[in-house]
Parts: sequence; structure tokens; C-alpha cells
Amino acid sequence: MTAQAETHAFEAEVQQVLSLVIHSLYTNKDIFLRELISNASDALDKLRFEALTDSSLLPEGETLGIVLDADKERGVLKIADNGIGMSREELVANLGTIASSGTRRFLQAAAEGGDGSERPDLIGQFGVGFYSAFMVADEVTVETCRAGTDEGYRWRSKGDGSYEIEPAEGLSRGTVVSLHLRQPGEEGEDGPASEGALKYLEEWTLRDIVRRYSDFVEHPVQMEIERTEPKLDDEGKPIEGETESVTKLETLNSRKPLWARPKSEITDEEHAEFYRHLTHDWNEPLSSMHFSAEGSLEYTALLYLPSKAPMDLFDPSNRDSNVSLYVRRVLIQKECKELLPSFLRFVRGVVECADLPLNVSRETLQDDPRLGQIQKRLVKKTLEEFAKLLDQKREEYAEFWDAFGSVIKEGIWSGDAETEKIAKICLFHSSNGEAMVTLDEYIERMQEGQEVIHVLTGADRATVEASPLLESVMAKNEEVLYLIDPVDEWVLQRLTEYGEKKIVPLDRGDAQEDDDVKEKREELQKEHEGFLGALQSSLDDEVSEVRFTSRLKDSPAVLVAGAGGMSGHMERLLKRSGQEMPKQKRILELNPEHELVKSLTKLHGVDANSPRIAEAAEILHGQALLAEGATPKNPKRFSKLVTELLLGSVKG
Ligand SMILES: Nc1ncnc2c1ncn2[C@@H]1O[C@H](COP(=O)(O)OP(=O)(O)OP(=O)(O)O)[C@@H](O)[C@H]1O
Repeated sequence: MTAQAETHAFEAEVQQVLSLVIHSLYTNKDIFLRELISNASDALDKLRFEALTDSSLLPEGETLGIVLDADKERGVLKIADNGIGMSREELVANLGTIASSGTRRFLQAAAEGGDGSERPDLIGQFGVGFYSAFMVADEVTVETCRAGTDEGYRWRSKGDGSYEIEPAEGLSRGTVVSLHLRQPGEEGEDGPASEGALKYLEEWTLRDIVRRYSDFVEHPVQMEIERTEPKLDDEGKPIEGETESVTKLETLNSRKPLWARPKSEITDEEHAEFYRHLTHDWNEPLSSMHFSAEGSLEYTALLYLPSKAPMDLFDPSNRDSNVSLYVRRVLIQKECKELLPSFLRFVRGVVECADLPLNVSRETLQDDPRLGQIQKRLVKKTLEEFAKLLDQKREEYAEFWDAFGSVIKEGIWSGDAETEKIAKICLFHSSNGEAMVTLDEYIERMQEGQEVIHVLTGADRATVEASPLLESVMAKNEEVLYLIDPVDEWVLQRLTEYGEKKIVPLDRGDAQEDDDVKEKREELQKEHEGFLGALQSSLDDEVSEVRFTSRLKDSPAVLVAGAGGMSGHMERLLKRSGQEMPKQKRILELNPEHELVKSLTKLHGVDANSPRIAEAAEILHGQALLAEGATPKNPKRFSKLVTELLLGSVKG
């Protein structure tokens, strides 16, 4: 350590990450190079972006690039870029702490994934790519000089809990990461002697890894390659039989951005690798969408649908689009929120537009109507892709829906796209069987005379299936959609009809009934007005009305909300999320055909003041709550009443 070097301890979480990275997390060590090249490429993009507004940062004619240097004698591999570089503060913040909110989740996920080999995607996904260098190196040095300054710094660490920073003279703009590669036989703390990492000094190994993982990085990844070539005479002609060793800087990657290549030429492997490069998601994408627009607004889009949900899908602080915006090969914004609405935030990819000005700023992007135009088309294309998958790959789509359906449905209640188009690709649980169904399939199966789409919300399938509200509908063989995703309550507020059929929750408003049934019920209701009134007054704090219903077959009572009212399920969801709201009174509906209800009306007829009536009201109300998976208002009292009732019947 020199006089000016300062030693810092890594943030505790970095230490944990390092320990995981070094010891067990990755089985495929090759990807350290992908991560470092990706960081270098990002640094070049950042420089190019800053140079749009400050041209002094990038002298004209200078080429941006990444150079690999393998020093076999010292066992050192260098990855150099002439990108944005880092100031002293940035070095500390970027390489000594983990700023990203994903860190804790990373550590959690790693812990859940056992030895980590099952989750090889974790490093990149959580923005800890740099530390993967320690998988192959026992010491890492970073020499860096921030663009626009002439102060250079050297950062050094053995990955053992601390790092040093010291000023460094004579550095030019950019960053050089030097890896002191592990020697064969070096004992890792985790046990067996490693095979070492010196293979990463071999030309063919590096060439192969760059080709595999970083081919489409658009900046050149170069390396000095030594070749034996025929010796040339003064006129430049080969001298027969004489050779010499020549060193040339060769570019290892083909550099053509994938989206700029003809669609038909791109292989599945290339898509998978590019997707990995963009997302750090180790799983293959479910599908890709590649299209261009010509005319007044020219752009190309290459979008991917992931097959598995990322960990932060529901992170409220991370709801913006994950699509990058390029303008004529310059990356303007990595996560450009104007390109896709929040309900499609899991779609990953790139849009390159030729018609936006290069000096577009993040602020002006917000108001640029051209981005709105692009967004509209991307949404349309993505919804079409969902429809195609639904039609052609039902099983995969069902899995995809399982992972992303809740997010896609946000599009309905946020009003970000046409409700009907999203509704068309939604899958719902149904009384028709275990498989999820679409609204179109439901409509196709509707019974003769069935006018509306029946739905019922609830906490889970078992609760909904046990609801007395299904009784009369099922008796008519009519299907019910079980809306058991918490967002469904919000979806229903906007999705009130589909394909010209009304979508009617079974627990709200009046029951659907034929005229004769209605007439009979109303007659009975009139006849027993006094009884219903008595029940109502004893439950006055809880319910707004007690009335007869035709929707029950086997159960005596059920709770429903008035038309447009709040369901019990919604009330419970809101309460659970801590939202204050005025007390909701619902309607207690009784089945006039049920023996219990009949007996109670009789009792009321004989003795209108019997205390039994009020007790029965309480029990019926408690039962109705139990049937929807809730608890009676006063469980202790409810239990006491039931016990007394039971006792009475046992004693005879
Ligand atoms: N070559 C480099 N030039 C400039 N900055 C760099 C370089 N390498 C790393 N950094 C800085 O260090 C940070 C941390 O890098 P790291 O690879 O750990 O995570 P990340 O790149 O932010 O996330 P991810 O790996 O998911 O892309 C980067 O965000 C960047 O700011």
C-alpha cells in the first residue's frame, strides 16, 4: 500500500455477495467476461450520451472500444475501455457498496436457491456483475479516469472484505480492469483445489466467449493477436519460404446489433443470447417480436417476452418500461418509460428510431408525441403476440399468464390500452374445470337463455367454490368465472361487459331471475315483511336490508352488496392493505324455500317478540360470513349461540 492509498471496508452486503460469488454461486465462470464487457460497453454508451451535450468529452475522430489484453507471463487479463470512467466518489459508490435495491433480494434469492448452482442467473439480474470477476481472479485492480477530469484512481481488492483506493498518475479517460487470474491448484476457501483460471489468457478461449456472449455488443471488442505471416519484400510482395511474427489488433465480435439484421437470419440461439445480454435473465425468452416501421416515423423494435417472472415484477418503485431507446445507434435511455405502459413493464427489448434528434434529452422525451406513436404500436404488437401465443401455444401461454397475468390486467384498470383487447387475452379460473378459460370460450359455452357472464370474486378457488352464491346458477348448468386474483376486484370496475354481454358479479345487485320466480318471491317478501323487518332491526349495525332471494338452493342465507356496492372480498382486501374506509353495510338475503327460514317465519307469526328471532338473525349473518371465508363479527358470541342451539336440539 502506498502512502496515499486508503483502505475501505466493503459494505456488509457486498461482502456477502462477494463470498457467494467467489465460493459457490456460478458454475459457469466464463460469464465474468460477459459482465465486464457489458460494463465497459455501458461506460462507452454513457460517454457517447454525455458527449451529445458536451462535445469536449469525446474528441472528434476518436474511436470508442474495448480492448482485451492477456499477459501470460504475469497471469493477468485486462479489460480496457475508453468510456466514461469513474471519479473517486463513483468508485466508492459503484464498487464498494451495492446501491441497487435488488441486493437484499439477491441475497435472499441466493439463499433460497441452495448452493446457487440452480440459480446461475442471479449475478447479472441484481446488478452485481462486476463482482463476478472474483470468480476467476484472486486480486482485481481497476484503474479509471472520469471523462472531463484528469484525475485518475486505482482501486484494488483481493475480495476479502476490503479494498484500497489511491490516486494514479498518467491514466487516460476510461477504465482498465485487471484480473490477477487464479493459479491452478490454489485452494479455494470452499474446499477443493481449483483448476485455476489461466485458460482465460488463451486467445481461442477469449474469442469463443466473446462470440458466445458479446457478439452483438456494438462497440468493438479487440485484442492484439500474434500471427505468423509470410514476410514481405520492399514492394509488399511475399518472400517465398520466409515468415515473420506479426501482431495485429483484431476485432473479436461481429458488432452488428441484432435488431438491425434481417429477421429471417437471426437464429433462436442468437435471440436467446441477446435477450440474456439485455436482461441478465438466464431463462430463454418465451418469444420475440421484431418489426420495423417506415414512412413518416422510422424505427425498428426488437422485443422479448420473458418466460419467468423477474423478482422485482411487483416492486412498486420499479414500474417503468424496460425497453431501451436508441437513436441512430446511440443508446439514449436504458429504461425508457415512454415506450411501453407499466402493465407491459416485463417486456424487454430495444427500439431504435432514426427520426428522433440525437440531442433529445430525457425531459423532452416525455413530451415527444412520436414516442406516444411508437408506444401505441408496441402495445398493439405485444397484445397481438399474446393472442398468437394463446391461440398456438396454449400451455406455454397458461404458464406465462400465471407469471404475468396480474400485471397485464393492470392495463384494464389503468385504462392504458383498449380494455376489450386486453380482456380478450385474459385467462380466468372457471367452474367448468381446472383449466383456465378465456371470455370468448365462456361465451361460446353459454346456455340457451343465459344473458350475462357470471363471475365471483374471492380469496381462492376453494372459498369461491364453496359459496352459496353459485347454487342457483350451477343448478341451471351455467358457468361461473372465479376471479381469485386480488387485482380482479379492480379489473371488474372497468370490465363491465365483453362481447356485448354484461359481466355480472354474483355477489352484487339483484339476482338474475325469470318473471314468474320474481313474482313469487315478491309475493312472499310482502307476506313476511314483518319478519324481515324484525331481522333487519336486530342486525341494523351490520346490514342495510334483509330480503328474500331466489339465488339460493341449499343454503339459508347469503350476503350480497347492492348494485355498484363493494363486495365483502374487496372490503377485506382494502382493510388488509391498511386503507381506511367507512363501514360497508351489505344486504342479507334469505332463501324462503329453506326449512330453517320457513320455521323462523312461522315462529315470528306465533310470537313476533321471541328472543329466538334476534339470535337466529345473528347466526344467519355469521354463517353467511363464514361461507365467504370471513369470520363472524363476534366469533366468541357466535360460537356460544351455536352451542346453545345445539344443546337445545340434543336435549330435544
Ligand atoms: N468499465 C466501467 N466503466 C465505468 N463504470 C463502471 C465500469 N464497470 C463498472 N462500472 C460502474 O460500477 C457499477 C457496478 O457494476 P456492476 O457490474 O456490479 O453492476 P451494474 O453494471 O450496475 O449492473 P448489471 O451487472 O446488472 O448491469 C456500474 O453500474 C457502473 O456504474
